[in-house]
Amino acid sequence: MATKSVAVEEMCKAQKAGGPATILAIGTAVPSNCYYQSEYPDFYFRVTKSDHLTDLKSKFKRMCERSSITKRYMHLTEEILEENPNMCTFAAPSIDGRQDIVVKEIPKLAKEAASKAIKEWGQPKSNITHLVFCTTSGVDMPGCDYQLTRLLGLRPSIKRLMMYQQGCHAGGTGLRLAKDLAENNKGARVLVVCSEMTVINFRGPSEAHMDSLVGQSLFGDGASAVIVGSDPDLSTEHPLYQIMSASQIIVADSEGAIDGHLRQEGLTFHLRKDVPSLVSDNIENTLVEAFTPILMDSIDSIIDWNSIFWIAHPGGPAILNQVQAKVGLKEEKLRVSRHILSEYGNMSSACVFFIMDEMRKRSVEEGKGTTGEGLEWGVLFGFGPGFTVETIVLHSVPI
Ligand SMILES: CC(=O)CC(=O)SCCNC(=O)CCNC(=O)[C@H](O)C(C)(C)COP(=O)(O)OP(=O)(O)OC[C@H]1O[C@@H](n2cnc3c(N)ncnc32)[C@H](O)[C@@H]1OP(=O)(O)O
Repeated sequence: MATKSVAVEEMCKAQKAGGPATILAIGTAVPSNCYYQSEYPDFYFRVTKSDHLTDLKSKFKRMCERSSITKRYMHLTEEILEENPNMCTFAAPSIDGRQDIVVKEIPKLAKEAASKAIKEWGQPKSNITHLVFCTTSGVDMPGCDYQLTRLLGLRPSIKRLMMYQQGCHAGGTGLRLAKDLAENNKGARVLVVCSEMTVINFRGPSEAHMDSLVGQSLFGDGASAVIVGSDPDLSTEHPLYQIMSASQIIVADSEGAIDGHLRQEGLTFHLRKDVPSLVSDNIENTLVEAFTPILMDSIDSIIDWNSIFWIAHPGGPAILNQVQAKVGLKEEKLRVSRHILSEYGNMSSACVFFIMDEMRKRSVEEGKGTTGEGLEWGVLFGFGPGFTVETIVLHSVPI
């Protein structure tokens, strides 16, 4: 009996990887159709036939000006919106038209990002063992995970997980799952993909729903992908970041802070005004909780949050400003998050991998010693519906 249980323990141990889950490649993609934020209020009020709402238009103009966004990419064009006039009202039945687009286009955009990640990784795609797919843009059966497997020609025995409707924190959730999959399955290579489109929540303005209008000023389309695995083969694979810990919490007294509901009129978006303060009030506790288990005694040395690199979901400028002020961050700490917000808008779950990609590229270009702007430790921080926070502690690698 004793011999048997030792054998079982050994078998379990042999199935696990030895080292931490590691990000081995990153890819990103956006649709070709680009909207400049300075021109967007005119486009938006014209296409939604709302030019007569002059006060609302000037409010929207101000929001766009203060959004710190330069441009956004969207699959939606004026022609598509003319063909689907119900998408342009605030709440007319339009889910079928939206679903017809996203069911096809979300996996296609995901394929573009994933193909870039696979190319950078440089290994046969048949070596991908697991797929985690995140989107808040529509639902379908079989899901986007199935469609992407077919589009990329991944092996039919790939182990898939589809995460619908997780909102902006799903990039962090995907990494958290990838860490568990990679560390508990020796040799696993996990493809994590986030793909989002405003097709599902684009709608006309309403004076009674300013939170919806805030969403219309911020959201953009984008897809991003990473490949995660433990114990990289250093002769062929190139580590970018190690994933050292991952946690998720529901913030106290935050019910209804960020909600979305899939209805006949598409995905509605609800945002409490206090979201920026909810994020900033909770960030320090979340950071201490995430770093304490891995750094233990040396946590005091890191308590200056300027000594780590930051990959923060850029929900909106008000959020980044309040986080920066609350934690006492120097201006440069959130510069990459701000850059991605400026260049692409809020692409929901896809944002954090765009930021990670930009950070490792800049670190090389600027001659830094590590992929984390020359620093050793960093945090990836995502928040979304609930109000839910994902915190991932990252360890950079030398360049
Ligand atoms: C989807 C997910 O899962 C995760 C996400 O990322 S959710 C998105 C999170 N993003 C945010 O919370 C956005 C935070 N807000 C901002 O960054 C800025 O408000 C902004 C850039 C959008 C606009 O800048 P601004 O014009 O200076 O903001 P502000 O003056 O506060 O708001 C403009 C108007 O909208 C109103 N408003 C703003 N947020 C509102 C809300 N959530 N609900 C209702 N009204 C709101 C304000 O009251 C104001 O109206 P008045 O002019 O009548 O006072």
